[in-house]
Amino acid sequence: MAGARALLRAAGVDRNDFGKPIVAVANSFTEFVPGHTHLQPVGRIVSAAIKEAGGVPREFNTIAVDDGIAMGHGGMLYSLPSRDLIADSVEYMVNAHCADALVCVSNCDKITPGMLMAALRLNVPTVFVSGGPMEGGTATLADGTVRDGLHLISAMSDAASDAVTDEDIGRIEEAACPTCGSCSGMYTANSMNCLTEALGLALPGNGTTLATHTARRALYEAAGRTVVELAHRYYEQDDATVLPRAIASRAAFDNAMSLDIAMGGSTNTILHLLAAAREAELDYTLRDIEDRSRAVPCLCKVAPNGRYLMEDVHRAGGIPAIMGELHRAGLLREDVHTVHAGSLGEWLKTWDVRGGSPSPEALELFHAAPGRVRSATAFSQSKRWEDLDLDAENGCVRDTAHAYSADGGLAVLRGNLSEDGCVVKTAGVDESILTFTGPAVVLESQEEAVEAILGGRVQAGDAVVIRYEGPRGGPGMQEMLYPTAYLKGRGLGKSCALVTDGRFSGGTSGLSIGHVSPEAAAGGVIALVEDGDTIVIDIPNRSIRLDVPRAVLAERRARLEAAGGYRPGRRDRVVSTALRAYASMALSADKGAVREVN
Ligand SMILES: CC(C)(O)[C@@H](O)C(=O)O
Ligand SMILES: [Mg+2]
Repeated sequence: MAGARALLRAAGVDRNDFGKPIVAVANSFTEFVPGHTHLQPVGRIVSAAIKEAGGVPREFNTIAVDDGIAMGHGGMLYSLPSRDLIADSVEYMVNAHCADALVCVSNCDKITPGMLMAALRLNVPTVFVSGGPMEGGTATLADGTVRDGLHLISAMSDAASDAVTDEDIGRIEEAACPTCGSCSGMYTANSMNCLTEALGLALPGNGTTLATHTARRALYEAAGRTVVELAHRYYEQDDATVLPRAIASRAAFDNAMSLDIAMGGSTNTILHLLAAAREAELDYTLRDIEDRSRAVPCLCKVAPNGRYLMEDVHRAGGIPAIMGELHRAGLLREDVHTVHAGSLGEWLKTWDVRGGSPSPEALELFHAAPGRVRSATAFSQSKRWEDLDLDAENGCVRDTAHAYSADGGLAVLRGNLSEDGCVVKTAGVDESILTFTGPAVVLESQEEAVEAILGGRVQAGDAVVIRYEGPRGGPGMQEMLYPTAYLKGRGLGKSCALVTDGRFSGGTSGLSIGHVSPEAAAGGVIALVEDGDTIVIDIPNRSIRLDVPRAVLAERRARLEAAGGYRPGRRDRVVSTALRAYASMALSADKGAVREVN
């Protein structure tokens, strides 16, 4: 391999470096995405720490799509397929150059799951470190009213509301996203980064420490040191417990899902966790998630489900504090370990600030506060909270005795309308519509749905059905954030249901039921719904039903198949070759919308 060594020498590798572990640093820096715009120096910091610890860092970049910017137009078709592209590109770089270990510098929606899929596919020692969440915003409105706790969705739904003036919409838009970082609520990016922390593949505090805070530097440095330590343990001491598949075991998946359900995370987490499980060759299905959702209560309501933001979750002790509450209630599996701790006991003893003996490092980390100064750079502020939020009764993170609801924040529904299952974020559903019966208004694309909602075609009590937006049908399973935000903005958020084979943003709340499987393009019953059909939703009993006799559905199916099959009736959409390649292989959402290649 003299040729390979000669080329590595030309790339800056020293003769003394040969024999040290080569660590690939997959950095997702891009100036397009606020969650990633500050990551350029981060890759260098991680690399310097790897070098210092005795490894050979080799940094490369992945793509990153900003769902919020791609939202509401054809760009959104690329979002979910980009996940699988990212997984492939990490695999390509690691395997092509025979890297021994991996650090994943991720942040937004598809990047963390794409990298998670790659880590579980490659199964080399891996540490995840993300870019951290955005701070909340504050706007002074034209009449002098101060609105704080603003976030991306405030701008989106206020823009559709007749009650907010154009001037105030402008002020809210300017203030909603004040810093770099992943959007400040419990949206998909933060949900996935919290989940990766709970899986044990990231360091404590990774999911909640703000992007702007100087405290993140220590996380980046520790990620670099840790991966080298893991590589030594695996390659020199034959310790296979450090590998991603040993850490992200079935028990760890259960714990991560329990954390997610307790926080009412984005419904996308279900899709991504199923995809990650397939990469790990774990038999982890929607049924397992259903089981957790019945056992785990909702302990925390972050935007869009409630008024808190990620900065508040951090002040309350972050992910270890929520896991501590779940553990005290006997809801976590003990047979897990992480990249940083040999057992759940050691992990929580050191990092749970509510658990009795947190380390001084943990106490210091969770005091990291927002700077409240506009900034697009990492380490631009080092504000501290004066005290932590340890109120388990009414604070941001509650104990199980004071849970928002005994049932968790996510649920899986089944019935003739979705035989393979669909998902709903119950944490964001008003109690008054946990059960719902209403007539269907059938729309064959997201665009048509937006027109129908803004044009007044959708009335209170309707069940808005948006179909042919699944993984294959869209293709790419777009997020229906605008339809849900517009329903809210039009005052219909608590009186309408929305049912789709597409998916939602983490910013979506309301009776929004997605991932309907099988999707319309795969011949699911959702393709047979007609305007005015009655749809019956019963979240407490986990069911969703189309109240149309079986014989009528069979007739409709025969008619549809005779007319050419499962295709949208009205649609003018340009679908590129790249997207058609994904569509040709994509499985339904209940299988994680992954590509099946035989
Ligand atoms: C733009 C958002 C809010 O980040 C969305 O993409 C999500 O899924 O949460
Ligand atoms: Mg998204």
